[in-house]
Amino acid sequence: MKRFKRVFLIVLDSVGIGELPDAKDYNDEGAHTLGHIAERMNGLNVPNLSRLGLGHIEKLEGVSADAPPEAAFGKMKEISIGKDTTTGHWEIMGLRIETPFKTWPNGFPDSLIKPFSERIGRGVLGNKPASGTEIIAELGEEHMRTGDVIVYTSADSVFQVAAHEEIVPLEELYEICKVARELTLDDEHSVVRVIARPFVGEPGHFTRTANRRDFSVSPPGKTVMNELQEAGFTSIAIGKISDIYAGEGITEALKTKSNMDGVDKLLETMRKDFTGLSFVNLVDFDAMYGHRRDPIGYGKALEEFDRRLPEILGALGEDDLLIITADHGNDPIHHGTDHTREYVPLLVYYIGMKGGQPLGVRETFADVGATIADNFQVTKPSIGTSFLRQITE
Ligand SMILES: O=P(O)(O)O[C@H]1O[C@H](CO)[C@@H](O)[C@H]1O
Ligand SMILES: [Mn+2]
Ligand SMILES: [Mn+2]
Repeated sequence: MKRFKRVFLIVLDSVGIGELPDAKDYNDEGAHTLGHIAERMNGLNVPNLSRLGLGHIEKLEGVSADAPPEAAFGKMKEISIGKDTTTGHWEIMGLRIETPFKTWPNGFPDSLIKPFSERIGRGVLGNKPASGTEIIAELGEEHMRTGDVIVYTSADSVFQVAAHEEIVPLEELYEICKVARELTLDDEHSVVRVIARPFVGEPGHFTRTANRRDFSVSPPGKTVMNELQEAGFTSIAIGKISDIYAGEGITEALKTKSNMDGVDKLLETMRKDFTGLSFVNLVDFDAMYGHRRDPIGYGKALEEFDRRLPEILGALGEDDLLIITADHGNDPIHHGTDHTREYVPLLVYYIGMKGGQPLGVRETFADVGATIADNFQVTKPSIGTSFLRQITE
């Protein structure tokens, strides 16, 4: 069986491909991120994803399925409970999350906000679930006047702190987040991620900056990345990946400013000689378009990614494997502004591949992690089935 020297894994953050059988439990019946975007775009212009086989996974407007797919293709179910980034990524690397992370639909209790405020020496505004852009529009001016920080949450297990970069210097904001991180490690007040959300601009025209930083709890067990690292392989994290796994199982982390910067950084790693994994998350799909319920912006971002795909494919060497998938859905025409419980697409490609193998409906995202573990012959996760043999024989 062929084995690969380098695996390049791309997570298109929130690019779901249709409701999961249990979508109803998440109030997500009918969600279809890619399908609805393709409809709103009157056809998605993604010739390179089409070439690989996107249209063979699911019929999508404008995405041709006439030619035989060049990549192995399929879609994957999430078996964990949840539809957040952390759950999705942890499952990809072999963990099954069965106890849902704590969420805070009514904001955080005084027993958390009081000590937080005392320790940071600033007041707290907001303290409710909100969209990040809306809450800075609502409270940004007051924040600038008082110096109080804006705290908000969402349907995810997150404690987000927004502050103007000229009112709260970035380093202070990160320190504030570290205080929040410390105070939210116990069961009573637990959150998975504390997120720094700096912004700039004048009232009425605030914009968030790329200085966002996530402070995640560590995964509850070993991931495939830990196994790779322990076995001496390289494990490169690009974009949010390092934050999502709290630095676990990562030998090198590269920060990114945007999807296109993420692609640039991925290409940089493709020019290096290493043995192991290079794993990138492209978060703009989710943060800039999915949560903002902007199907046209989302569609254009997909087309922009598609235009970079030939560079990625062109940079693949003889012993490289490319895997493209996602971590959950975020249907921009669905109600609310949160993620949606969906299948994620799976495209797997290498040079000289016979092509076209249908990988079917995979029972868990962890099939990706199991395949990577299988490839590098490290301990396989307790969930997930490798598709390495299927694509190489
Ligand atoms: O509305 P914004 O601030 O983008 O927040 C979104 O980003 C958070 C973290 O990914 C999610 O919890 C969601 O609420
Ligand atoms: Mn995500
Ligand atoms: Mn999100």
